[in-house]
Amino acid sequence: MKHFTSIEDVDDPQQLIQQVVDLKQNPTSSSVGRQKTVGLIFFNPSLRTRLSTQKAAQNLGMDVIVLNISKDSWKVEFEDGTVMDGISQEHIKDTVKVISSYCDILAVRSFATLRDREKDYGEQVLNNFIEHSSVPVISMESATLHPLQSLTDMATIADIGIKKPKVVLSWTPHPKPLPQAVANSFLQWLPAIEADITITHPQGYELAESFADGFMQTYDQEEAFKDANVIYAKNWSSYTDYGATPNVNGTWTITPEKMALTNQAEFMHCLPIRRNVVASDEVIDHSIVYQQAKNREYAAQAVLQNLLENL
Ligand SMILES: NCCC[C@H](NC(=O)CCC(=O)O)C(=O)O
Ligand SMILES: NC(=O)OP(=O)(O)O
Repeated sequence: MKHFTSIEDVDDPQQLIQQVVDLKQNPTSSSVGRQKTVGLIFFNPSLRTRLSTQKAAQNLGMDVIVLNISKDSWKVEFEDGTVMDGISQEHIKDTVKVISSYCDILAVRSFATLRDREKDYGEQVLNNFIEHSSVPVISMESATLHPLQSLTDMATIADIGIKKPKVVLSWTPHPKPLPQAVANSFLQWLPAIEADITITHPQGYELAESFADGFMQTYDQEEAFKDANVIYAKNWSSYTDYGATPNVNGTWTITPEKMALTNQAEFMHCLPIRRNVVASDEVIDHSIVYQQAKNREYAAQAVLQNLLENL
């Protein structure tokens, strides 16, 4: 594995998922990271990704540098050939070349802007990191994908121990427009575990065909929930009317009544979660979201370990 920015970077996804499950049972410490430094670069806020990746790096003996680039550093210019006489102070190529010179692995979080679909789906920021970094790059959520979350989610579902579970990705309400990254990435990884997959969302919230094609899709949330073993809740804004939040008929908040339609399904969410908007308190309080969040540590550890062993 050269980078970790999508499932396509992973030679054997099943093996990596199993490695996460094994680390959870037996988090043996390897010191493969001694004398190595990982840089965690955040263009957006984070709680789990920041802390779990930091903890995973420390478990492997690594040193960690964290930079909240939007708050603490110079304003970055992303366009090539620009005359930089405006507010941007440093070009991304200079930023990345310099940061990577201090690190053995670089990790970056850069959300979708939700303004320009072509730019977001072209992964301008992530691709600049890959192009200009002298060391491997990990995505800590890019404009279109969140592979550390998805690897975690696959290991969490595998750990439930149901053979070929029915997994439902359900759109849920949210007070502000959110990226499609978590949902896209979840769908990209699901075929790596044996699962029966259904996507449910209101009209207007269809995901990009490149991620959703081939899966069962329905506008009827209650129908989708029947016989489900896992409900994976997530909000996303419109892909077709990019970044918009078209009006929705009916209520999509996940309640105990809706969970009762399932086959005693586990409720999952990547967090942070807006309580009583995405799902009711009762659903969240009886869910596996904290095990899921804890698994972020093992997923990050498996990824770092693989990259370190290939340095
Ligand atoms: N990292 C996991 C989710 C991150 C992000 N959620 C958020 O921005 C939620 C913010 C809020 O609730 O206002 C997303 O959906 O991609
Ligand atoms: N799930 C997740 O990525 O959480 P943070 O945004 O808090 O890192």
